Amino acid sequence: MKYMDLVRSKQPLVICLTNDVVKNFTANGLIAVGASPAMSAHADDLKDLLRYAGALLINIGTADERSEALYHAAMTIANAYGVPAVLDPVACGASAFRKRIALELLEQHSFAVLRGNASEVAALIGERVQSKGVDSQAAEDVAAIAQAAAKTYGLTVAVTGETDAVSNGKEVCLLHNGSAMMPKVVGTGCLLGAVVAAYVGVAGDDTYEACAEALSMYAVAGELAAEAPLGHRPGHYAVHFIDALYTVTDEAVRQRLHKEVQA
Ligand SMILES: Nc1ncnc2c1ncn2[C@@H]1O[C@H](COP(=O)(O)OP(=O)(O)O)[C@@H](O)[C@H]1O
Ligand SMILES: Cc1ncsc1CCOP(=O)(O)O
Ligand SMILES: [Mg+2]
Repeated sequence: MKYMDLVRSKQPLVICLTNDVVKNFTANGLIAVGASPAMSAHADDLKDLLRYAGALLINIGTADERSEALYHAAMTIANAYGVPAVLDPVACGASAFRKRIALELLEQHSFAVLRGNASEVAALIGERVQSKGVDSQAAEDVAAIAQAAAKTYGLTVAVTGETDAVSNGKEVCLLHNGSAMMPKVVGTGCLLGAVVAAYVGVAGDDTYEACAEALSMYAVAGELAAEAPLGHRPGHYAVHFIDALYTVTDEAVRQRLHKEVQA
């Protein structure tokens, strides 16, 4: 787990433009994996902060006119500075407003990674997986959705759920880890986007491997948290999950990982 150690030793600054529901959980989760979070809300501020940043996260979960303009300003700066960016298109499968924002961001800027659940990523390639909001129904072929989106937008795509799929348009891998408790705590998807940003931020051009590694570590931490005392209750689970992100070892990930690489 090359990038787990690198994040812990380099502590990359991850600038997060994220939704109002998950800001605190995201900041604590980033610290737990070894990264350094900073939330920001103004383009002038971003011009300075992004100079020192390892990566940028754009999460559209509570987008409004002001934040939409800020996403574009941040992406213009990040692309100019060469800072890799992750897009989390929260609930874009359930709202035309969100879908338009996500599509315009993907069309006008260069992202390193798109991270969403099956409903969200499917919506961005003109397919439909049922969703009422921020959650998704399970999709039959997450690998196909990830690969099609990666080809369409020319980036690495992570489609998450009971099984996660990661693709760079050529290769696809499936990760059969995680816990059914993860969707019982709000923000586990959003924090994952930030953690992917941290891993990609220390990985140079190795975006696909870093993204797959981030998802592997994260899902195994999800399993460890569920096995901790009272880990089957959501309140305890949330605390155990942050602890597991902090304590999870290379060895635990290698022992538990159920990864399937497709040609
Ligand atoms: N039923 C499940 N079983 C195992 N892991 C899951 C399950 N649902 C989600 N996860 C994990 O939870 C994390 C967040 O993914 P997801 O719930 O798809 O995000 P979102 O909250 O954006 O919909 C991922 O690491 C994913 O693997
Ligand atoms: C509930 C909610 N509403 C808008 S953003 C958000 C958080 C979604 O977080 P996650 O998808 O990580 O559970
Ligand atoms: Mg989400």
